[in-house]
Amino acid sequence: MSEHTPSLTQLPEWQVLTRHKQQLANTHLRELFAQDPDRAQRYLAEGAGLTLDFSRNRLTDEVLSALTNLARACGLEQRRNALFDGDIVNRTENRPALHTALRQPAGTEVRVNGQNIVPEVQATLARMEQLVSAVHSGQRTGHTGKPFTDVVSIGIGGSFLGPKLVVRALTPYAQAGIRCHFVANIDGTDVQDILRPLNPETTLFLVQSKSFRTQETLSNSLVARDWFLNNGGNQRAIARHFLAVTTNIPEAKAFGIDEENIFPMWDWVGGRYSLWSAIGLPIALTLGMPAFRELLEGAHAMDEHFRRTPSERNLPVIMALLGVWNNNFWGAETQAVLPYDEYLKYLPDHLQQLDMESNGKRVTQHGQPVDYPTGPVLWGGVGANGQHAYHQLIHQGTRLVPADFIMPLTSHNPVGDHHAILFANCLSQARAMMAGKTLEEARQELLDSGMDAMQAEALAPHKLIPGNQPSNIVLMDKLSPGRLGALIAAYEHRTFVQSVIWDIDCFDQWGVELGKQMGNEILPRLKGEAGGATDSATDNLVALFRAANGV
Ligand SMILES: O=P(O)(O)OC[C@H]1O[C@H](O)[C@H](O)[C@@H](O)[C@@H]1O
Repeated sequence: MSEHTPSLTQLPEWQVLTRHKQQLANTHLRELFAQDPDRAQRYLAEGAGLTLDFSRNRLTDEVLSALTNLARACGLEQRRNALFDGDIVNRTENRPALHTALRQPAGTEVRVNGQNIVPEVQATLARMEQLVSAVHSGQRTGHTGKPFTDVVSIGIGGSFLGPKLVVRALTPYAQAGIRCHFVANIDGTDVQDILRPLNPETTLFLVQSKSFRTQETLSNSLVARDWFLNNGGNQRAIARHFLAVTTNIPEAKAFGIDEENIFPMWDWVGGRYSLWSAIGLPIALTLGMPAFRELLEGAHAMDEHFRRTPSERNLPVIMALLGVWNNNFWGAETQAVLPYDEYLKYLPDHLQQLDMESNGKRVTQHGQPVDYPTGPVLWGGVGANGQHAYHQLIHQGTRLVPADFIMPLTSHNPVGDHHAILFANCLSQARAMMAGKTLEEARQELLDSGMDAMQAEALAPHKLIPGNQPSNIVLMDKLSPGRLGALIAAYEHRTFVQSVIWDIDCFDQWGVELGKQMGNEILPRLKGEAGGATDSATDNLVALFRAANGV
């Protein structure tokens, strides 16, 4: 949409949806299931080995088709083509966003400024492969000739969350012998805790920073380098132990990393979409290159599904449209992500950056303020643990909380009835959110348990569960590299589709800059290197910090 087209909320397709919402306002999900016994079969989408069950949404066939009409009116098809074709989709930074090119098969073409970038991507994969096989075979060792046992990845944000998610999620595929650690935070505890038990002779460091300007990463890398030098290392040995992944080769070299140990990143890959690039080295070093390539293949299969499947059956498009439906028409302000798999523990963390940094925007692509809500607050954690913590609020709080359940059908660690119990918990939570419990049911249950009528009357309102909470279930046969690749790519595309509807730039992140700027002004004051005043609240705490630290 440009300045010349009507605002999103003025589109006829939007107004049709507003009317559908009014018509459905008093219809409970229970009724939708009762009236429409086939909905569970109809509201299933399959793509790249994933199955999306979206039947537990406040959805009818009319709503689904109105949502897909809205996507069409917002130019989804053109915008999707522009994304895959390498057009400037990140307008404020004047760049394409070609994470999809990172998982394109060899021999295909994606052009940036007239040049096919696929060969460069493939050449980088080949370099990664050489490194991984040299490390795994023991051909590349530490400076005293011992094989590497530990990899420390130093990076933050997009140079951290994706690799950390994948390394943990694919633990069963890990190659014996390499342990992977992640240092991100500018809190001495993080880096010190990680380094303390390690042997510098057998530790390989990856400095992961697209810009090579990130304060946390550079500071932690200096600590790691000093630790290495102070524990038997020497300047020459740095070349064997420190690698970098970055677009900023001069800065990486200035840090002391040999050019041949620098892996490229490209401006056309956003940080939060970069795990598929050499930023994925922690993954490749831990799991081996075949698993890394399977991850890419899974993501590519999802790219193809997203590109070629009609909206009504398109898994990420449906997820995106349901998010818009819940968010903009029903007032949900949050989105829960609830993986029922211990290995997916870090999925919500990764999706938080992916979604909230992408779609936490308040102006359209053309700089006009939006008059509708954009990205929701995304949060979550593994089930069944969350059931004993925050699910209470979902069941009986006052907010609408749409949830995505994610569930592999089989377990990598079958033991007793655990997996069946886990699955039962996932299904029962989705069902409880959908059906709830009426006052009458609550009262009857209490009476049946032998409670007297007055007590039952008093307690029943506390046991009422309204239900009618929308949820999706994403299923897969098992959590394999390919399925994980497809899952992460599905969320990338879901985020993108929502940005198309909301007409915002999902590939920039200007909002994170102000805090960095202010931090650079406050730091010299904390260290006593600069005077001056900020505001009384900041000044008070600067004084407290200086007193506590003897500055
Ligand atoms: O990879 P880097 O350049 O070090 O950036 C690391 C991260 O920091 C930035 O502040 C952005 O918020 C993130 O999108 C980015 O992933």
